[in-house]
Amino acid sequence: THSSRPQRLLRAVQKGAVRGDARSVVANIDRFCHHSEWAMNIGDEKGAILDSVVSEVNPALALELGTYCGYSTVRIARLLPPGGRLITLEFNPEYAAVARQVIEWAGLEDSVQLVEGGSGDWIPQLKEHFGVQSFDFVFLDHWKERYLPDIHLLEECELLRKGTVVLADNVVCPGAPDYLAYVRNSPAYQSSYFQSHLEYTKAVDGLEKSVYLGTTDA
Ligand SMILES: O=C(NCCO)c1cc(-c2ccc(F)cc2)cc(O)c1O
Ligand SMILES: [Mg+2]
Repeated sequence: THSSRPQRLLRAVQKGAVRGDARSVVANIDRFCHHSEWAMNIGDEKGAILDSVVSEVNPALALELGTYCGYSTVRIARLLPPGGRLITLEFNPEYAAVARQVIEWAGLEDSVQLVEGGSGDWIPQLKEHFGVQSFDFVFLDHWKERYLPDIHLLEECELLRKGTVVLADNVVCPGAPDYLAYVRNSPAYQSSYFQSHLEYTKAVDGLEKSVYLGTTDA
């Protein structure tokens, strides 16, 4: 009964990171992924771009689709303003179990709500379940083929407002071509691309930042 990679990543955090210190949790995951085992966290290079966008938006309410082990969850939550909240959705129960413990080790459990389940099922329930009106910031990092259906769902559920910033990971590798074509061609978005590299590798990847402009409806 061998451990899984997320479990080994969690053990590296519990062994090397200072409890309550989000920066050291991030640093220890990056060290583990650079020196022990690659894992699909956004990583340090793209993570710095994520940090700069989150700091610029300064979101009171943020949404993350795709928690995995909680690395980007911690990066985002540590930058929230006082009273700021992050809701993060994860479909895989094993990832969710590890992420809860990583978020706790970072001391950020009070500003993060982790929801276990599918984005397609949960997005329509966010308003009534969490008393959410609209998000200031959305980070897409889940199944790449869900980016497009889920951005449409967020629009239909009126969870985006004029100025909401949507940041998407992996628009080159593994890629989300249909999503990219949509946000780059839709008049409802002002989109820009940040070239970077796939976490912990030299392969090209990038983030797409799309500002929602609202609909043209009267
Ligand atoms: O599937 C992904 N996320 C959703 C599941 O949690 C994901 C995959 C990869 C990746 C994998 C395999 C490879 F060869 C290249 C890239 C990278 C990422 O940043 C990701 O977010
Ligand atoms: Mg990713």
